Amino acid sequence: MHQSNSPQGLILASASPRRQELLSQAGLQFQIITSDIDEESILADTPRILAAAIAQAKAREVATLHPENWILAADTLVVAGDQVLGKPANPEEAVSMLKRLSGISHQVITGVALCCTAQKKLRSYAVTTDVSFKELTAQEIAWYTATPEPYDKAGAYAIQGLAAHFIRHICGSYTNVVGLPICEVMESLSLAGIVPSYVQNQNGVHAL
Ligand SMILES: Cc1cn([C@H]2C[C@H](O)[C@@H](COP(=O)(O)OP(=O)(O)OP(=O)(O)O)O2)c(=O)[nH]c1=O
Repeated sequence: MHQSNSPQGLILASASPRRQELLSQAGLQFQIITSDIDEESILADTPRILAAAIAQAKAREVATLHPENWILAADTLVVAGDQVLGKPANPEEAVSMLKRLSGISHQVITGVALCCTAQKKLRSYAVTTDVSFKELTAQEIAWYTATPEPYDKAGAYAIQGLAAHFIRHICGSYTNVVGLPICEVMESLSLAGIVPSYVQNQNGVHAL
């Protein structure tokens, strides 16, 4: 758990260990308070609008209990053609998602929301990365889906893990695929005035 000493500190509204790690690696201090929204109930015309709307719903839920804090939330979707791939519920679904991604290029969209109720501020947006998979053999898919890796990941793969075997090319932000576009998130935090001009404290981390 990453604790901030400031009462107006940053809260990451996410249970994703990847998001927690990315934000820590970016040098930020934050608390983690998870949201529990019904993602399926949110509808939108495009995957980018959907990702941003889900991120917004996650941030707003945590913001209701913590109106003084800045809340950061995100949602990652994998989009192949007109299909949005969520997290596979079982090995069969994981196999079918990987077959769908085999040999093609798809989009990973992460919606991000940053809000503070007390300051009446809410910003949300989506970042897209193109990811190209090589053609996968049945043996490769069987090997990968026998590992625990695909099961809590959108699209049934983790670029930061064993699925690196399969990825020929990416265009766009790598951290966006892992779950949080760090460059854009740092810009948003900076715009909100909550990362003070890249001033570091003696531990080399940003004081929030
Ligand atoms: C495509 C891809 C996704 N993922 C992960 C990031 C997210 O944790 C997950 C997408 O699910 P999300 O619903 O975006 O997030 P989550 O349920 O894990 O966490 P929370 O809603 O509490 O923030 O997939 C990877 O780790 N690597 C990848 O390469």
